[in-house]
Order: sequence, then C-alpha cells, then structure tokens
Amino acid sequence: MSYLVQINRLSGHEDIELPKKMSALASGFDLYAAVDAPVTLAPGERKLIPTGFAIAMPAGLEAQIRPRSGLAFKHGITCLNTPGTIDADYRGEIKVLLINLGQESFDIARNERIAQMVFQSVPEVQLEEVDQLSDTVRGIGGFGHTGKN
Ligand SMILES: O=c1ccn([C@H]2C[C@H](O)[C@@H](COP(=O)(O)OP(=O)(O)OP(=O)(O)O)O2)c(=O)[nH]1
Ligand SMILES: [Mg+2]
Repeated sequence: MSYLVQINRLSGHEDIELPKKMSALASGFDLYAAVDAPVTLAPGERKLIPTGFAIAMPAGLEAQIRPRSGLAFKHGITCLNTPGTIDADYRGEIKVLLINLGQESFDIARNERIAQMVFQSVPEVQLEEVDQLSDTVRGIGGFGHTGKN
C-alpha cells in the first residue's frame, strides 16, 4: 500500500533534515533533533526532544516513534514510551521522549538522528460489551503459564 502523508516544517527549523529513510527498504524514517543548542542527557535522565515538523496522515494510519538500535546498544539511549504513538489527528510538533539508560552522559546535537518513525495501519474497531466471552483452551492463563522453555 502507498499513502501520502503531509509534512509541515515548523518555522525556525529550515535547516533541520526532514525525516529520511536511510536505505531503500527501511521501515522507518529517521528523525533529526531540532534542539537549539546541544542537549545533554545525564545517566537516568529523560528529555522531550523536538523534531521541528508536524504531519497529517490519512485516517487509518498511525505513526510509531521507535528507538534507534545503534544508540541503544552503544549508549543506552532509548525512547521511554516506546513505541510512541502519533495519532492521525495530531497536528502538533512530533517530539521524541528519550531516556539515557547508560552510565555516561550523552550529548544530542542539532540535526543528529535520534529515533525513527514507522507508519502502521490501524484497523477500525468497535467495542461490544458482553456478559461472557467465548471459551478457549488458553482461557485465563497468561503471564508465563506455559512455562519457561
Ligand atoms: O512519542 C510521542 C508520543 C506522542 N506524541 C504526540 C502525538 C500523539 O498523538 C500525542 C498524544 O500521545 P499519547 O496518546 O501517547 O499521550 P497521552 O498521554 O495519552 O496524551 P493525550 O491525552 O494528548 O492523548 O502526543 C509525540 O509527539 N511523541
Ligand atoms: Mg492519548
């Protein structure tokens, strides 16, 4: 499927790269930090990082904000609320909630790639309240009830 998503660069961020796929079949568009000055995340610290753009996608889509594995592996930098949810009716600036789970401080510079945005389709669902649910073999078993291995 192919969709057209509108993107609006916010004023003051003309120099910020728009979200970009780094390879032909990449799932995610990398997101660039629109911080005015370098931002430091101390170990354990979390900060909301602006991206300098807003989007409008068609109904039936959402965007997920996901961490970059390189930043997570090398520096312990990840998205706290991963995957972040961008609703199709949200028109505000896309922001990335980063947290430093590493042991060293980490600096984020303007135009550094900090996360990625993956579009997903969202089925239209209506909830129907009932008194009883259908039987299954699993029933209410969960949270590891099938064992470890
Ligand atoms: O990583 C994120 C997560 C969310 N958002 C924006 C877009 C999303 O549509 C809106 C609300 O997000 P969410 O529903 O996760 O947060 P909430 O705490 O439920 O806020 P709200 O009451 O505004 O829905 O915030 C971002 O920019 N980045
Ligand atoms: Mg919400």
